[in-house]
Amino acid sequence: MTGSRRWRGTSLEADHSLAGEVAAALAKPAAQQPLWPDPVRAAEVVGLLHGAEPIVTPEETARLSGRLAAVARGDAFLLQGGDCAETFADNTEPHLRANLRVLGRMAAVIAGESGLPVVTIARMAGQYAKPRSKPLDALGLPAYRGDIVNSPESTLVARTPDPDRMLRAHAHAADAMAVIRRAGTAEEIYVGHELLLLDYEQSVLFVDGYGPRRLASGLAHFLWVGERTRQLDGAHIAFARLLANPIGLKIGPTVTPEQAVEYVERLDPHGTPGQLTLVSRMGYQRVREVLPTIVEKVTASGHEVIWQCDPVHGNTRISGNGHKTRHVAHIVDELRGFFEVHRRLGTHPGGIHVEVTGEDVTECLGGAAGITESDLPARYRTACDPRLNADQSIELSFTVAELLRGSWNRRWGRT
Ligand SMILES: O=C[C@H](O)[C@H](O)COP(=O)(O)O
Ligand SMILES: C=C(OP(=O)(O)O)C(=O)O
Ligand SMILES: [Mn+2]
Repeated sequence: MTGSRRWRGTSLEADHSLAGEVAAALAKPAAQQPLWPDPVRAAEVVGLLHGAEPIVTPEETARLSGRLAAVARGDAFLLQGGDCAETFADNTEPHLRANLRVLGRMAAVIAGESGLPVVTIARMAGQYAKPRSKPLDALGLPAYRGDIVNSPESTLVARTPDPDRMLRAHAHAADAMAVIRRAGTAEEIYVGHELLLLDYEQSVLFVDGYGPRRLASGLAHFLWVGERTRQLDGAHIAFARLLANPIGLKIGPTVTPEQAVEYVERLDPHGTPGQLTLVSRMGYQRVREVLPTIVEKVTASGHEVIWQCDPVHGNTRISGNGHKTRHVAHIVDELRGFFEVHRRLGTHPGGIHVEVTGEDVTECLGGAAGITESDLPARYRTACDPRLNADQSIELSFTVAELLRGSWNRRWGRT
């Protein structure tokens, strides 16, 4: 890694007005943040992280921005995927390589079968923070919020937020990135994670030298704001607006077309094709009803966003035997709905965002192997949401390729 705090030449600390903008963004209300029991230690850790090594280089991030502009224009497809929650225990070379391998195979299927180049972003090297629907679990303990905050075991000690975990997360992210670089994939894989834990995300920032004066995060190439932290006047949106990195925004079925346009104007202030990826996660029952007007209004705004489908987060349910799961049939149905909407409106169905692993887990129902509820306990290993296993992921990529081939051929007048 060539990077250091000095390798950009311009540190955030040297630019007082941008540092002021960061402070103003972070002063806004922030959802889903842990209450550190020792705020003094938390502040010390944030200070230590300010001197931490970057995980990615700005050159790589700028290259990704170029690739995403091609996606926004309809000339490429964005594949994003990986664990729901990376864990410190699973930050091993075999696990990372298995996930990289499945993403590589998915990309090869989609590119080979559709004829469109594929840009791949792994949920990797930093996907350690989780938003939760409830602050307490069924036992009344603080919810597990990802390894960067606390530990999943069902004890009060394990669930108490520990700021030192941010230092461990940074070290693990650096190790994971080293594995990715060593894996030396022919197509360089980019990394992204949810921009959630603001104490962590504010730490490794530089003044970007590649475009309008903004900040570059050194923690990932791509960052997205989640469904639970996208309050229009909240800290996450205000902070994401300052970044030069390409940004994703998850949008669920409660978002209105007017709000969608407002998000686009805030998060793509300079009108850069591909700067913003709108990640539609409507659920298979709502996508055909809710998405069309959003796409129409955003398209009319003139911003060239990437339309990406997350067909998993709107389709989560609890199985009869108590496992958080998803059915492949629902995932495929949401994808079909997403492609139908874009085909009807003449817009580019630009990508998918999925939770997958290269391992042979039994977390999602269905697929060619016909996983049933009674199969789930056999290899249910996720730390948070259920992931498609390797076979289910490859099967899904054939479906995506078939849908994409239909859209792509139509676009170019092929049969
Ligand atoms: O990926 C994230 C989950 O969907 C999110 O953490 C919510 O999960 P929960 O409903 O189990 O809290
Ligand atoms: C929490 C996630 O998604 P969403 O914000 O769409 O619920 C996620 O991607 O893991
Ligand atoms: Mn998830």
